[in-house]
This record gives sequence, C-alpha cells and structure tokens, in this order.
Amino acid sequence: MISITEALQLIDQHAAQLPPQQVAALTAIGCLLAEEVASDVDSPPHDKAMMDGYAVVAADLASGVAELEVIEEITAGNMPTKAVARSQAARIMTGAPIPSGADAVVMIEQTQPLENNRVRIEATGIATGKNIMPKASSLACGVTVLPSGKRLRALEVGVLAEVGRSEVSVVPRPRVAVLSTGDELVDVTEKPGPGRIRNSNGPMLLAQIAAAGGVAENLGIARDVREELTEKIACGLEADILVLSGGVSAGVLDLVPSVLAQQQVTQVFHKVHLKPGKPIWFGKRDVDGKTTLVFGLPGNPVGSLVCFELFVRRAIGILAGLTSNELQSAEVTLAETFTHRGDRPTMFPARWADATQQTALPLAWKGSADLAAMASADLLLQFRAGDAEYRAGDRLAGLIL
Ligand SMILES: Nc1nc2c(c(=O)[nH]1)N[C@H]1C(S)=C(S)[C@@H](COP(=O)(O)OP(=O)(O)OC[C@H]3O[C@@H](n4cnc5c(N)ncnc54)[C@H](O)[C@@H]3O)O[C@H]1N2
Ligand code: MOO
Repeated sequence: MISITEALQLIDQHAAQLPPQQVAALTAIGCLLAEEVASDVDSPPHDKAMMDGYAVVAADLASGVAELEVIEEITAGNMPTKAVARSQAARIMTGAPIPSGADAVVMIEQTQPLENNRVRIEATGIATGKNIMPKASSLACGVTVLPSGKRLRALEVGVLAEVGRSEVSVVPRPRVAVLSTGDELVDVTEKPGPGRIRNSNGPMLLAQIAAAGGVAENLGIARDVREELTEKIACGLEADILVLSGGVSAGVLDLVPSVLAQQQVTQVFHKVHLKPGKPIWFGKRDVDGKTTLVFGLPGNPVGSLVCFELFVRRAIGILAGLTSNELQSAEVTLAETFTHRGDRPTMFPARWADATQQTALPLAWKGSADLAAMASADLLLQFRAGDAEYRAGDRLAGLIL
C-alpha cells in the first residue's frame, strides 16, 4: 500500500494542465489567463474632467478670484465645440473631454452663476492640470494590461471589458463527472426503504467539484450490475475527470475496477495508507488523444469526502493550471492535548479553537460513516500512524474544509 505522499506524486505525474480555450470573460472567473491581453484604447480616451464644474485657463485664477464668460456646456459622452480663451470658461461634467485652451477644472462648489452666461469663481491653488486626468494616463493603446498566467477575478473581468474583450483565452475549468454506485442507494428525493440509504456522496461530490473550480456533471446512481456500470462509466469517460463513489474495496459486488479495466482505464494505484479512504482507486485512460483521470472513491461518506479533498481537488487544480504554491496545504496548531490511536495516518475532523483560525480542536467523531459529525468540522488534521499523544502547541498538517 502506498503513502499519501506517494499517491499525490503519482497524481502530479499523471495530471496535466488542460489546453487553452476561448471562453466568455464572464465565465472565466477563477481561471488562469492563457494569453497576454493588450489595450485597444487609450484610457482615459481624452484629457478628462475629474469634477463637475468649469473648465478654465488656470492663469485667469492666479489671484484666486475671477469673473468669466461661460461659452458652452460639455457633458460626458459629448465633444467640446469651442476653444476656451482667456476670460472664458466652459461648464463641464465629470468624465467629459477638456476643451482646447482650458488647462484646469474648478469645482462647482467654488463657483457662483451670474446673469448673462457669466460665472464668478473664488478658488485658490488652481494650477495647470487641476482636476484633469490626462489622456492615456491610466492605460495607453497597445500596452499589456494582463499578463498570461494571471488568475482572473471580478476586477480583471472589468479590465477586460475596458479593453474591449468579452472573450478571452484561458485554461478551462475541468469537466468532472460523478457516478454513485451501489444497490442500496436511493435518490435524495426518495424515502429509503428497508436496507436502503440516500445517496449523500453524489450531491456532496458535485458540490465539492463546484467549490474546487470544476464543472460538475451528474451521472446519477448505477446499480452494482456490470452492464449498467459499463454504460454509465463510458459516458463519464467523456469528461476530463470521472469520479466514482463506492464499489472499490473487496466486496462481492465491487465491480468498479474490473469494469474500468475493460474500458481501457489503466490502474495507477489502488489503496493508500490512509484513514478514512484506504480503498481509493486511481487510474487514467488515454484514447484517441483524449485523457481522462478516474478516481474510485470509497463509499463511506467521510472516506469519499476526505479522498476528494486530498486527491481529486489536487487533480482538478493541476488540470486548471494551479501553481504548486496554490496547491499547498496549511499547517495548524493543536489547541489541547489529544491521544490518537490507529494503524493508518488519519485525516481527523477538527474545528477552529480561536477566532483567528490558528489553533484547532479534534471533534468527537465515529469514523468513516459518520458524515453528520462532519457538519461541525472546519478542517481535517493529519495524525500519523500508530498510537500517540499529541500536546497543545504541536504543529500538524491541516486541510481546511
Ligand atoms: N475486506 C475489506 N472490506 C473493506 C475494506 C477492505 O479493505 N477490505 N475497506 C473498508 C473501507 S476502509 C471502506 S471505506 C469501505 C469502502 O467500500 P467501497 O468503496 O467498496 O464502498 P461500498 O462497499 O459500496 O460502501 C461502503 C459504505 O458506504 C456506503 N455508501 C456507498 N455509497 C454511498 C453513497 N453514494 N452515499 C452514501 N453512502 C454510501 C455504503 O452503503 C456502505 O455503508 O469498505 C470497507 N470494507
Ligand atoms: O478508510 Mo474507509 O474510507 O474507513 O472508511
């Protein structure tokens, strides 16, 4: 059986960044930019008023007081039609182009309208450039605004819009299909009959995929029947990653590994020295230039959750172009003494013990099938194999949920 570290190394070896795709900028939040984006405009496109007021010749305000002739009104979106000469002013709104001849803007609050298109201004410190943003001072046409490799946030979508880009080339979100297997499973909408339980792993995995930046595809439930599994797995192999839940340990109905082998999925590893999640299966299919990574997650809900957070999330990250920095796990401090018993390294649910999320406390937890207790968990703490007493202040690897 391999270790968690070896399993992660194998995933790193077999997962590769997806080829870039042109997508709508609005759908690209969280994606890695796969091109250099340059501006096709100057920003601002003209010397622009930064205040509502009057465009003036600064020299007219040298004494701090002036009465000027108002020659026109310029609103944002319109071009001036007249030049401003000495002793003249143009009424101007924020964002509007500065008329030729004017070299400063006086705020409306420092002015008083007079009869016959005249204005009185009382304002000190009106020098050339006052309240004007020069053309192209934010961005010049042709200049790179976003480098390739930048992760897109909402603000980058704004920058893309400013430079006329509604579509952009990015490393796309991986498509991840989920198939829950097991005769005992009923859909969330059904009341389970005798011997049956609801399929909680399916919806949980779909939600985990979305949270990890993947595009989730629901393949529903497959019975432990070879034909049904074969058909649904074939469908799932169209995705970038296929995640199966259940049927990977050693039960009589655990058909998943053999159905995968039939469909040209090659096993990379089966079973990791880990609790919960030991029976995890990982493989890869390379057919006609199309690669699909396949994870068979243990059916026990916490095993499924943990294996997703440890392994599938990492694979999604690599396909989406995350850097090794972004893939790193956190280190946290144990808040109280804790004795851990077990023969496998264990991902143990814990909650934050302080508001600054520095120290953590393990929860009361009944093991791999106890999903309900997980609802109080903020993170998973990694304890090593073997019985050991940990002290308050000990540093442990933590996986934040
Ligand atoms: N002889 C062995 N038996 C088992 C081993 C082993 O190594 N040798 N490993 C144990 C461990 S650890 C786990 S975890 C489970 C994993 O088994 P499978 O992945 O084959 O999963 P199933 O047997 O189908 O189910 C296990 C458990 O989880 C429940 N389940 C399954 N799917 C769902 C779902 N979608 N939603 C909610 N709950 C689900 C299922 O009813 C079972 O109770 O094997 C141990 N046995
Ligand atoms: O390792 Mo299994 O996932 O306990 O329960």
